[in-house]
Amino acid sequence: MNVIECKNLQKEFEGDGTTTVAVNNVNLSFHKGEFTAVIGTSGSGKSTLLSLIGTLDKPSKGKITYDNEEILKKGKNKIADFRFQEIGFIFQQFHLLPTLTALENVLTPLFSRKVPYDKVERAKEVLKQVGLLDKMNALPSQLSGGQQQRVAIARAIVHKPSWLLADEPTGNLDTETGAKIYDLLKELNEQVGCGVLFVTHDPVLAAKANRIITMKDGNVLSDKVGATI
Ligand SMILES: Nc1ncnc2c1ncn2[C@@H]1O[C@H](COP(=O)(O)OP(=O)(O)OP(=O)(O)O)[C@@H](O)[C@H]1O
Repeated sequence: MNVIECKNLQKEFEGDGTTTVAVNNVNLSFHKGEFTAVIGTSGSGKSTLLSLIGTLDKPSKGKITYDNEEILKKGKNKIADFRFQEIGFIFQQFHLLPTLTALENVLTPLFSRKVPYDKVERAKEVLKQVGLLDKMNALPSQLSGGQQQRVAIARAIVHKPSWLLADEPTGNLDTETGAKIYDLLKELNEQVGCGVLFVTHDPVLAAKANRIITMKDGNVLSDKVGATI
């Protein structure tokens, strides 16, 4: 997938007689291989924007096109297939299954999917990529926070998505471990060519991205070229 376009994108939440406009008339394009940081105060709409782009939620108004195709107009199964083919997610809470080993956790997206490669070999390959092949038989409880996030990253890339959507992936990690996770995402972006959309509260990490989008109250406040271009 080469281009994601958000056109007049709007997401509203109703509750207690009030309406919250989480994403307000956002127009943005993302191009293949970009590494973009999204920053903004708490409640500014960053996670909502990521969920919409990741097809986890539907907009109230406006649309998102993926290479000019409006995927959200399709049925549930088609949307799930699209997500499997194109998108990997990483979250602040690693969301690993506690009773599965690192290797088994990485394999979970491939369960019940037909793929043209050996699943276990592929899972080992990505664990090696994130530097954790020696921990493949460990349970999440036997891993540090940084290592658990590496497993989560391996799981996010095992199905070879063209985009990685990361919602505060360093939020639960100390500064040094967070910087290493950031570097790993940058490395994957450069080596595998995955586009990365990276939500963070950390201005130091955001400043290292190719592009920095700042959100406020659901609006895009600024969209700037980052330091590394
Ligand atoms: N499911 C929901 N129901 C009702 N309101 C919601 C829901 N999800 C988000 N909101 C509201 O939408 C706004 C944007 O929330 P969002 O989580 O996208 O912000 P954020 O920038 O990611 O915040 P944070 O940095 O704290 O994670 C907030 O006012 C939030 O309360």
